[in-house]
Amino acid sequence: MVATDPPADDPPAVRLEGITKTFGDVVANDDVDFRLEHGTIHALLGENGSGKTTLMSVLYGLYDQDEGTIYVDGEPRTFESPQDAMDAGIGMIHQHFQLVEPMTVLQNVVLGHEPTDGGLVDERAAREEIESICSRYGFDVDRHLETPVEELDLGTRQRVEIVKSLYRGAEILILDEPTAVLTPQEVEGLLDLLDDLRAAGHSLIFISHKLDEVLAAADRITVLRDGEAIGTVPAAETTEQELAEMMVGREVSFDRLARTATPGEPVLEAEELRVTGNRGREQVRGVDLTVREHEILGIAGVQGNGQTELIEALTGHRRVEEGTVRFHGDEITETGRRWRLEAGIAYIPEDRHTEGLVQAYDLVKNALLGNQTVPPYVADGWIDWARVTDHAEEIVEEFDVQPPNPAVDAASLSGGNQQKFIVGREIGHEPDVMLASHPTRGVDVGSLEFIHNRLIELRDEGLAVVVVSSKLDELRALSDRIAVMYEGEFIDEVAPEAVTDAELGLLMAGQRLEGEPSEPEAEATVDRQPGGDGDR
Ligand SMILES: Nc1ncnc2c1ncn2[C@@H]1O[C@H](COP(=O)(O)OP(=O)(O)OP(=O)(O)O)[C@@H](O)[C@H]1O
Repeated sequence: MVATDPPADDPPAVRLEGITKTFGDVVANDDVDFRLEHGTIHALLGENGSGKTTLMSVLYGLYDQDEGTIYVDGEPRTFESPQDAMDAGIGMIHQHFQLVEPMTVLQNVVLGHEPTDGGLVDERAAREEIESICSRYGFDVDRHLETPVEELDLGTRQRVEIVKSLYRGAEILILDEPTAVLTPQEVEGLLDLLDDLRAAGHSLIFISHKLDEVLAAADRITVLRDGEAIGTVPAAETTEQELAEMMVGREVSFDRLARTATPGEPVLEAEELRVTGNRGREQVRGVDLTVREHEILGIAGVQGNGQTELIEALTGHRRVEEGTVRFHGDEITETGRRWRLEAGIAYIPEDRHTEGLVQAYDLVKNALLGNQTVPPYVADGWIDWARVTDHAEEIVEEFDVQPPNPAVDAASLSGGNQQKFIVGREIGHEPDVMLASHPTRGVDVGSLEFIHNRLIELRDEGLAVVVVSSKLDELRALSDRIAVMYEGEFIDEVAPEAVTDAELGLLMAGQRLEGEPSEPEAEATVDRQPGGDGDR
């Protein structure tokens, strides 16, 4: 369904006029005009650091604009806090969910807005209101009302966030890269949900780097470049190519490097690996894995099926309960993360906020992370800051990190630029194995292409690479073979060109493909056990 153009005299749900926002010398938003029409989905596109999150943060009252006016339903508004924006009917779903993990879904949804009856929280009224929101839009969140949020998968947490905004009366919803953390099946569910919300009259803005999704879901698309609004186009009248060119301001090629994989000796092996998750349940249930020189092993799976714990066990970030890990043939099961990093096992972590970067450190200090004991950055117990600074500068330049200034704090980088910095630093360790969890999460198409090409180049140079991703197109573009993980086990291994997305989706849901033997013989497969604990 595509929304029709509104009558000219109908004020839009939101109008931003001449918004400018600077951080020191950086002009994050430069005189931006933007209109969100009622009952439409509007996508915001742009390269990393182009100003999308800043613009939405201004609209949501998180930042005060230097110049410009916000109009909601034609009325000029001043938002000094998110509470003011919420009072005007605006809700924002952030990339990093803002839920209190040990509290239940019900408690989270009503937090700060608890209905009361004679001074006491009226749980029944709260429950009824949430159930009515859920039934109106087909949410399943009401099935989990008593469940602590920490037990939910990311897709469900996201729906809880949306219900929370609707409970607070949001008519306008801003979603910051809502599909970045979702599996393909969950993405479809979310896009359907956005459709339903639009049909019910809500107006939605979503930020995304995925051009196909933007074209499928949005009515209109506004492109930002270097803080300026470059243009707004109807989704029905544009193409991925045109959008990419608007974003970067030049022609874009979607070519990929040719495949040249000829796998060599095994570099990293795991045998009968068993690993326990955060909540004490077994998350990896007897995995055998081999990754060789000159190859990229992709790991597909719905989030929460043990991929995170598997990678953490291989990098030494999580203890192995049973089984062995070997590196170049030698057992390393009991070694710690520092030993492994120095030995040549590099890691691009899933969560750049907690594991990848120290937000309050500048990029020079962040470039040292993992190199604290490694020559040439450290000699005779002293850190050679000049070398570390050079290293930070090299990362920033090679990976096009914006702003290109190693003296800035990690916290002042946009999400995608933080990711590029981590990838650059980890590749800089010159490892033998690269274990990459969601390596392009949050990065724009140009940088995604660059990171993919770098990983393929590393593979061609002889590295063994493991990539965990929820994006099937990423796994297809990179992997020489794809192992599918389900409930803690590798249930199958496939060649990327031999399966369709639908077949991969079925495997990820634990269903075997027709015509397959019941016990797969792939080396990445072991005994199956029923049941999973859903632990993350
Ligand atoms: N708190 C801050 N302090 C200093 N600079 C900032 C801050 N927040 C953002 N910036 C800068 O403002 C610019 C725009 O950043 P913003 O996060 O809005 O980009 P984005 O388009 O959302 O990027 P991404 O796609 O990577 O998330 C960037 O140059 C960024 O480094």
